[in-house]
Amino acid sequence: MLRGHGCRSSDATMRPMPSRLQQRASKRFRREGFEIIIVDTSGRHKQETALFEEMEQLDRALEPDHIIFVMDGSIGQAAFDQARAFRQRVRVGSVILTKMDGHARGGGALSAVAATRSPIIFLGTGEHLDDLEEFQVQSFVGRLLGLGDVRGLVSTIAEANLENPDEEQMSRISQGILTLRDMQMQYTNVLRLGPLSKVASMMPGMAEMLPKGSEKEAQTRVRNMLVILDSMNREELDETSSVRWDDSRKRRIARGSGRSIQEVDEVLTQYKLISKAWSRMGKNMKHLLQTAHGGVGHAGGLNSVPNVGSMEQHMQRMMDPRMLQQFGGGPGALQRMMQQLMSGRATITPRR
Ligand SMILES: Nc1nc2c(ncn2[C@@H]2O[C@H](COP(=O)(O)OP(=O)(O)OP(=O)(O)O)[C@@H](O)[C@H]2O)c(=O)[nH]1
Repeated sequence: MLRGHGCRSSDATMRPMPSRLQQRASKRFRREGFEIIIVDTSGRHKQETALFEEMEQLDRALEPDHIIFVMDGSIGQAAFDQARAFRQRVRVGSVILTKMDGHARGGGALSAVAATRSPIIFLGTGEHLDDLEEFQVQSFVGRLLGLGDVRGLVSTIAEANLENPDEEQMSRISQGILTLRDMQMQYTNVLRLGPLSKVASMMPGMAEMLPKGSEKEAQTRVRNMLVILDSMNREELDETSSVRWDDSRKRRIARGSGRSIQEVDEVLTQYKLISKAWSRMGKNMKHLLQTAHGGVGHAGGLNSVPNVGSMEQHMQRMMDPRMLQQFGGGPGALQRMMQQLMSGRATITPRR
């Protein structure tokens, strides 16, 4: 991997131009039989004219087979102008979106796709190499709309051989009805699966629920919640909504878990918030779970995603209107863009 760090065009008289250096290095690597040569430039944005010129020089000197535009997913709508500026200067072939483990939902991703007319190939969801995930349209759209990524979640659980919901649980959850036992299972799995923020982003309502602060603090808090849940009896866990949550019950649970009544209350508040988020999803959830079980890939097409009308409204709100012009404008533009995004085709080709 080569990097263009610290080599600005203004230094040209002092040092060799980055494009010359890269050209020489690339020739040598080819001679030595390397099949893949990755040239990683330093980060830049469109206001940095000299760096954009340098990028063009590199492009001309190296004639790369493929150019990947790597974008921070949290920059939001500014993504459109940045992505378009790159596309105007070099032949962007695909997009990698990073920092998708944070609060970014990826409205900016739609902008980048529209502006570069290139597909997203990977999402960065953490700081390590194995945090680069292959882009899956359905999971992405689910997260984008705050529906979570049930497909991703189910397959991650299956792969990790964690606690899986049984038939009864599955059918109940798919109708948006959640008990404390389901929440207990979720938290247990979340802890087993690794970084909380990443797994939580797959669950509707969970990302907002997670304690703020460092990963360690968040893990400790989830562990404390699990201790409280472990002190509950069968009725409380399975028939949560019909239980009377009076003070003596809470006191018993607090004593059993060695935590305070206030913390027991916090668990119940979390439960209310999470179960509300799940019940809001209702039918959408059922459909997504079916899709996850059916193992349908991202070629399901527009019809495979429910409630297209409300999705359109959501998406319209998070989009820069200029993006729609990339898809021919007019009333059908958003639909065309969504169809293309969900069609699983390798490239998004705007209608002219
Ligand atoms: N949480 C999270 N952190 C990330 C992600 N991608 C990169 N980072 C972190 O962001 C910081 C910058 O990442 P780099 O890969 O050096 O970014 P860059 O654009 O190549 O930086 P320059 O080339 O130096 O301009 C590092 O601390 C990475 O660990 C991601 O998807 N999620």
